[in-house]
Formats: sequence, structure tokens, C-alpha cells
Amino acid sequence: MDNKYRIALAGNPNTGKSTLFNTLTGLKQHTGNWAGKTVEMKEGTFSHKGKSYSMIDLPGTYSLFSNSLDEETARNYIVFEKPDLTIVVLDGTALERNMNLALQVLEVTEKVIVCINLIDEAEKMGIRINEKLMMRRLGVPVIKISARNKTGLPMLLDTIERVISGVIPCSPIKITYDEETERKIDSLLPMVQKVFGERVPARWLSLRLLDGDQTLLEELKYRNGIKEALS
Ligand SMILES: Nc1nc2c(ncn2[C@@H]2O[C@H](COP(=O)(O)OP(=O)(O)OP(=O)(O)O)[C@@H](O)[C@H]2O)c(=O)[nH]1
Ligand SMILES: [Mg+2]
Repeated sequence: MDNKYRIALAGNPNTGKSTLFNTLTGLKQHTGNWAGKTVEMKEGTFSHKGKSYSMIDLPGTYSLFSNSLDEETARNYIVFEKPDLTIVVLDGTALERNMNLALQVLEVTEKVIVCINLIDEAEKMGIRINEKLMMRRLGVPVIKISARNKTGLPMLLDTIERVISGVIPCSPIKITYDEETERKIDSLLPMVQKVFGERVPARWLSLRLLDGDQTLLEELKYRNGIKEALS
């Protein structure tokens, strides 16, 4: 499994993550636990154009804060396990609600594909999605699919390969907050960078600290503890 590229599937509950996961990985799946947490996640493998991928079906969440064990699990996987690519699966019939999580994922990691699922339903409802405009605004590829009908999957697979190999560069949108928050981020940033270096995205971590995310602090202590014990 070590020479496989790792892909995480994130998304709100009920957006079709597992449908996509099952379609891509078929029977090549097993259940695993990561980082000592009790939330089970499925891992599966697939190949495309001679390259092997390992995919993790993260629990469905509305955010990457610490509101629930599911959110912590999804966040910890993306932030600390650092997959080669994160695919955010959105419900094409409820894009506005789903964008919240997409923007949060773009704050914590660079290599992201935004995958708009249930496009069959969206089209039936007369919803038209300008994915090229979304792509320009978000700074990462946006692909429309129907996981259930298996449409858009060849394009998704090619895009996975191109993003991971760097042929398609990702430059996720940087969200600018109000002046006061930005000032506080600026004052925290050097300290955060000094303590964590490249290990954790510094701007994002500064924001979470400003928000007083206690369970993230615990997680950082736990992870640092493990590192110190191993060194
Ligand atoms: N019409 C349509 N339905 C879909 C599509 N993809 C998934 N679904 C349906 O949406 C429902 C939810 O799909 P899941 O794959 O279980 O969603 P999930 O994101 O894994 O949900 P959680 O694990 O609860 O977060 C199921 O009834 C699927 O059959 C699609 O492309 N089109
Ligand atoms: Mg699921």
C-alpha cells in the first residue's frame, strides 16, 4: 500500500461519497481505524492508467471544526495523515449549503478536486452549474459527475492522475476575513510557523486557535507526544 497514492473522500452526509467509493474500488475494500479514534472508515484500492490509488471514505461532515467525532476524524485525516489528494463530493442540488465544507477543505490542503455529484438530479431540477467559473474562483478542478449513473467518472479519474502528478496545478482560493481577524492571524502566524513548521497549515491553524478549538489543541499535543516518544 505504500507505493499507492492516497486519496481522501470528504463531503456532507448523503452526497454520494460511498456510492463513488464503491464504484471506483469495487470489492477491493477493507475497514480500518486511524489515529486511535473509534470512527471506522473504509479504505479501498483501484488502478487507473497503470497507477495505483488507495481511497479513504471519510465520514460525512458539514464542517472540519470539532463539533463531533466524525468532524474530528475527517479533519485529522486530511490535516495530519496528509493524503496526496482530497476529493470533496458536493450535492449538485444543494451547492450553496455544501460549499461551506469545500471552502474549509481548501483552507487545510492544496491538492483538491471539487466533485459535483447528483448532477442527474440537479439537471432534472433545472439547475445549471458553471463548473468552469467555479474552477476559476476556487482555484482547483471542478468535475460534474453522477456516481449512481457512472457519468463523468473517466474525466474524474484523468483529473485525479493529473492533479497528483502536478500536471494540473492547484492554487486554492485564500479566504480573506475581516480586518481584525486578519490582524490577529498576522500576529499569531510567526509563532505557529515556528512551533509547527510545515507540519500543519499555519494560517488555518492560527484561525482555529483564534476560534479556541480545544479538541484540535488536544490532538496537536497527542500527535506531538507521539513524535517525541518515537524520537
Ligand atoms: N440520483 C442520484 N443519486 C445518487 C447519486 N449518487 C448517490 N446517490 C444516492 O444518494 C444516497 C446517498 O448516497 P451515499 O453514497 O450513501 O452517500 P454518502 O455521502 O456516503 O453518505 P454518508 O456516508 O451518510 O455521509 C443514496 O441513496 C445513493 O443511491 C447520483 O449521482 N445520483
Ligand atoms: Mg457513506
